Amino acid sequence: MSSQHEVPSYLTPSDIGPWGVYLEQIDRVTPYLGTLARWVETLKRPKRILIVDVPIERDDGSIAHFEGYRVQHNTSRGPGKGGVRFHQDVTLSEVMALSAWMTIKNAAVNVPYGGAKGGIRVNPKTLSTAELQRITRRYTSEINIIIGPNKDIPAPDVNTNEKVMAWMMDTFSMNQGSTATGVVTGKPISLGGSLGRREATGRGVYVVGCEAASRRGIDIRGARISVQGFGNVGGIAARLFAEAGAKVVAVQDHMATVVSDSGLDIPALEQHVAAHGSVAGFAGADQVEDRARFWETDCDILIPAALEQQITEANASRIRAKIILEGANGPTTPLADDILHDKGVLVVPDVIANAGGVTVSYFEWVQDFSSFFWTEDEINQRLTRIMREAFTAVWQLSEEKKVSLRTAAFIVGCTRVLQAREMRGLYP
Ligand SMILES: NC(=O)C1=CN([C@@H]2O[C@H](COP(=O)(O)OP(=O)(O)OC[C@H]3O[C@@H](n4cnc5c(N)ncnc54)[C@H](OP(=O)(O)O)[C@@H]3O)[C@@H](O)[C@H]2O)C=CC1
Ligand SMILES: O=C(O)CCC(=O)C(=O)O
Repeated sequence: MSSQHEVPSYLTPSDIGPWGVYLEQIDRVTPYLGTLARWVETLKRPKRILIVDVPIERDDGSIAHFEGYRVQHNTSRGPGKGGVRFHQDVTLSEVMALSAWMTIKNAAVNVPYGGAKGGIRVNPKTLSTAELQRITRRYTSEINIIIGPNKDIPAPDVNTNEKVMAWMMDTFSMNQGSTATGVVTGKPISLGGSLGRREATGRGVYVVGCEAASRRGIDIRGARISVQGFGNVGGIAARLFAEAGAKVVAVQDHMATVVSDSGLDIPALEQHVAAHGSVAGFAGADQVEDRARFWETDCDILIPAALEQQITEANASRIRAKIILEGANGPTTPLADDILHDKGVLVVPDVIANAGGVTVSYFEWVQDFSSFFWTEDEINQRLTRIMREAFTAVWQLSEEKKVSLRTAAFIVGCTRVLQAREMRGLYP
């Protein structure tokens, strides 16, 4: 893929990775953008990239250095918005792609943000709680200059959570001399967090999953579901589908794959993961040794909710699901998309399927500004309405233009961003 696209000088051709996937998706949507296509180059270049050294003192007194990033892909429609990932495989290409998907996602569900994302290349499972706090605070201080409630608002992503957001909020506030709750979302409720934010991404996956299933004539009660990733997104989505009467027949995390033809006991699995850190060894299921067989699970709905580029040309043809709900960002490569399309599999793309998280982050930000907090019912009702409306608009466009749901979602998102770009003009 790298040979088809201009590689920015700050990425090596072999490291184009997820950014290359994003560029391919932009190329596929460009013919549908009409006169706005003349602005499309703006989507192929992040607005701002900050790479920072994050040094910390380890508990044993040694000094360790980690690489951190914050990428603001686009701010045409509002401040940057997007999560922060702590993972040993984080790369600049990945953070660039994740920030760009935020731009499209925020526009597709029409929340008034641009797109941004951040990350540190570290395995947080190797850090003590004190080290995790030090690395979070140092990273926040290093990116302090480009974030802020009206500039760029981080949030949780892989391996970050409410505790990390509380430290980020505190560090930013200490640096500026006054408490600024609106600088991050996904905070603890007692620090200006929103009810329902922790569950919001999984809930959004569930809501659009029900919409997609009804259009494909699948009854959620009794539907067979498989989930890759049992963290914030995959775990909550699995729970909501199970509560609605679906059977979650397979779950995979980075350690193991567990299966049960009659459906896994999700509350029991949650307890097991809380105690042991993985689905491995869960007593109420069989464990499958060959990880690749997860993709062959006999199911109606498959939810990739872990990392990018999991569904590729190597496994797409073996997938038996009728619907794929992209809880993760970028789980499907363009070549795999083509294979799935030819097989008649309905792919609900990340930029719609997992937009519930940023939608409730938007509610949190609004609540922080007004210092007035809504009930969980109000949050969930508004979230459900926004997700259904966004899905329906994308569905209708895909039927009208005879394109995939991904291309339709990108048409909606790119059009909103490029219209804003055009209206603002290029002059300073
Ligand atoms: N949190 C949010 O609000 C949002 C998250 N997303 C996206 O959803 C995805 C998951 O994020 P989130 O749930 O927050 O992250 P978490 O850190 O809460 O959970 C990640 C899960 O993925 C699993 N995992 C990691 N690597 C692999 C692998 N190679 N194979 C199988 N499973 C793996 C982890 O397993 P283990 O614990 O064993 O490592 C864990 O169960 C990401 O793509 C993220 O960008 C999208 C929108 C919003
Ligand atoms: O809640 C947010 O602001 C961003 C969530 C996120 O990182 C994502 O949607 O991928």
